[in-house]
Amino acid sequence: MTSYTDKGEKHEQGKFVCFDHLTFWVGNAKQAASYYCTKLGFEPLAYRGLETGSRDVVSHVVKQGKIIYVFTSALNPGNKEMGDHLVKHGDGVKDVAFTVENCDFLVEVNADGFFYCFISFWASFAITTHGFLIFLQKARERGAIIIKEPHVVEDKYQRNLLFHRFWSVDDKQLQTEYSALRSIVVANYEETVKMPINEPAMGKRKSQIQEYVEYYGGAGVQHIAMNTSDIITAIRNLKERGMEFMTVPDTYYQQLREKLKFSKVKIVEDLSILEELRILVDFDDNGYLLQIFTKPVQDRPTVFLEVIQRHNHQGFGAGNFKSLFEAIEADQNARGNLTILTPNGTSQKL
Ligand SMILES: O=C(O)C(=O)Cc1ccc(O)cc1
Ligand SMILES: [Fe+2]
Repeated sequence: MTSYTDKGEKHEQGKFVCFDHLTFWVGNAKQAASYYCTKLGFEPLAYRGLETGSRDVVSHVVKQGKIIYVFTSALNPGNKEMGDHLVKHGDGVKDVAFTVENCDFLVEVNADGFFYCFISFWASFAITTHGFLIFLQKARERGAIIIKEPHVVEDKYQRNLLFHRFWSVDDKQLQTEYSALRSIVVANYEETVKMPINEPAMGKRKSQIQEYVEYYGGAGVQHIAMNTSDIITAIRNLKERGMEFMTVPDTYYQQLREKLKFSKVKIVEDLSILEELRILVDFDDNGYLLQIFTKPVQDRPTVFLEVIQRHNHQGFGAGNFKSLFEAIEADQNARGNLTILTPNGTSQKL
């Protein structure tokens, strides 16, 4: 892992304040919004639809604290744009909106159409919530799968959004027996908006990142991290409401206890409660983070959610990647997708 201190140039205009909201395009916005209310404790915030004079699209907006999600669906048969999106991607995040200062300036800087073309789901400047990933579009060239380097996407963020590299991890540092991952996290100057850009790296089997790319039909938001100041209460409530999470084996907590004996950091929370709830811990000498990941929140193995609590630690849980990815790979195997990769880039079932 590498952390970076150079925040780049401080720009006088076009400051990014925070995430504002996420917009999901889904088949049935009413039911999708209801899932977030009943299973995650969100509350209805706004609605547009036939009753409000919106003849073509319906949106249900839900809110929890500062987190705002918009679920949008087409109302009429033959809506080609939304229909094609749904056929290709399934339910997913269409738009990530940021709250900014001086929107006009940013639109001018981005006149080359980055927002509208390069990453098609990225469409507005308004915006919200936090950790999610952008995957890289794979391109097939002469039979081989070519994955655009993360730095291509990173460059776009640096040039167009005035973001800088915040953190990174490469595939040599991060692999399970089967798969590997490269991750570059970009952030705004104030580091209030952070976005990991992840890509699959060559491993023995199809990586979970590649599984996402194939089922989503390209690059997109893979997971959304929601920050909390009390993860224990949050996860107790979510589990009670029937939310399903990825779980790591008992050995994870045995190893964690051993590692903590040699660490300067003191975990305030009761480790046995964290263990009971299967909350993951990552730390360095100065602080730690607590995090947990849900199972995919739709039938396609694409978008999932993360709940995270930080205690003076700005990492992304690299110390948990191996255990977490092994848990994800077990589910991937159950889906018949932990396939062996052959040298020419195709994959075959076991
Ligand atoms: O990079 C992040 O934001 C993480 O929280 C770590 C991570 C990366 C990839 C995954 O499939 C699951 C978790
Ligand atoms: Fe994350």
